Amino acid sequence: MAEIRKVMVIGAGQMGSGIAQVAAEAGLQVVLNDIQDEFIQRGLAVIRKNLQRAVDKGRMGQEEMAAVLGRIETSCQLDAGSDADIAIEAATENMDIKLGIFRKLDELMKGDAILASNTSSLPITEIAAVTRRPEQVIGMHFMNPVPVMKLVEVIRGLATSDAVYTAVHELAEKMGKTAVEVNDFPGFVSNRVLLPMINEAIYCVYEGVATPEAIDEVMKLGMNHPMGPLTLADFIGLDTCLAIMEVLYEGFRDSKYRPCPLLRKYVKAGWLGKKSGRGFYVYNN
Ligand SMILES: CC(=O)CC(=O)SCCNC(=O)CCNC(=O)[C@H](O)C(C)(C)COP(=O)(O)OP(=O)(O)OC[C@H]1O[C@@H](n2cnc3c(N)ncnc32)[C@H](O)[C@@H]1OP(=O)(O)O
Ligand SMILES: NC(=O)C1=CN([C@@H]2O[C@H](COP(=O)(O)OP(=O)(O)OC[C@H]3O[C@@H](n4cnc5c(N)ncnc54)[C@H](OP(=O)(O)O)[C@@H]3O)[C@@H](O)[C@H]2O)C=CC1
Repeated sequence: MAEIRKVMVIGAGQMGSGIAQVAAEAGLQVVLNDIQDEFIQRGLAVIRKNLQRAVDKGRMGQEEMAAVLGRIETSCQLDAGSDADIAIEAATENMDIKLGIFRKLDELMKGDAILASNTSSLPITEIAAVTRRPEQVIGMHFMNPVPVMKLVEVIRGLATSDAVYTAVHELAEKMGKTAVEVNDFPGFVSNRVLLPMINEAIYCVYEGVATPEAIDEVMKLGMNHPMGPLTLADFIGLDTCLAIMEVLYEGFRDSKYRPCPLLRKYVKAGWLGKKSGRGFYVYNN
C-alpha cells in the first residue's frame, strides 16, 4: 500500500483532538473535522495547550510547535479531506452517527483510502458493511489521553485485508504508539475488561457500599491503579461508558453486562463527567 501521509480526523472532541495532535507531531498532514467550528476551536485550544506545555518543559522548540500546528488544517466539511490516505473517525459513540459518517466517507474519499474508526466498542464489521470497501475498514482504538497512552488496539473486521492491517499497525507505530491486534467482538479487549470493572464500581456507589472517594482510594492504593474507577469513568465520559455497557449487554445478551441504573440516571441528568463539569465528582473546567 502507498505510504500514509495525510490523515482526516472526524470529531474534534477529547479523542479526535488528541489523535490530530499525535498525527501532526509524527509529521503527517492532518484535516480535523467536526460538525461545528466551535468544537474544532475547542479541540485546537487543547492541542495548543499540550504543545505549549512541551515547549515550556524544553521538550519541543517554538518553531517545531508552529510546524506541528501548521500541519493541522480544519474544516466542517468532510470533503476537505477527500484526498487523505486514511480517515480516523472519532465522533460520538453512537452507531447511527458512525454509519452516516462512513457512508459519506465511502462516497467522498479516494478509492484506496483506509477508513478507520476509533470506536470504543461498536462492531467494525457492521460499520464496514455500509461501505463498498469493507476490506479497507478497520478499528484504530486509541486510549485517553491520546498524547500520553501508549496503546492502540487495532481491530480487524471480518473482511479487513492483511495489507490494511499492516498499514494501520505501521501508522500507529509512526505515531509513537504500540499496536496490539484484536478481533472484532463487543468491547474488543480493552473495554470488555475495563468497563465491567467501572460498572461494578458504580454499583458499589448505587448500593451504598462506599462513597466514590473511598472506592477510588481502594483501587488506587490497593491495586495501584493510576486513577480510581469513578475518576476514570468521569474522565472517559459517562455517556461513552453507558454506550459501551449497552454494546456489551446487547452484544453478549449476558446479564453480567447490564449497565448500573445509577449510570443511566447520571447520563439522563446530563452529568457526563469531566467534560460536562459534573459526574461522580464536580469539576471547574
Ligand atoms: C474508553 C476507551 O475506549 C478506552 C480508554 O481510553 S480507557 C482510559 C485509559 N486511560 C487510563 O486508564 C488513564 C489512567 N490514568 C493515568 O494513566 C494517569 O492518571 C494520567 C496519565 C492520565 C495522568 O498521569 P498523572 O501522573 O496522574 O498526572 P500528571 O503528572 O499530571 O501527568 C503525567 C503526564 O501526562 C500529561 N497529561 C496528563 N493528562 C493529560 C491530558 N489529558 N492530555 C495530555 N497530556 C496529559 C501531563 O502533562 C504529564 O506530562 P509530563 O510528564 O510530560 O509533564
Ligand atoms: N473518551 C474516551 O476515553 C475514549 C473514547 N473513545 C471513542 O472515541 C469516540 C469519541 O469519543 P470522545 O472524544 O470521548 O467524545 P467527545 O464527546 O469528546 O467528542 C465527540 C465529538 O464528535 C462530534 N461529532 C458528533 N457527530 C459528528 C459528526 N457527524 N461528524 C463529525 N463530528 C461529530 C461531537 O460534536 P457534538 O458535541 O456536537 O456532538 C464531539 O465534538 C467515541 O467513539 C468513543 O467511544 C475511544 C477511546 C477512549
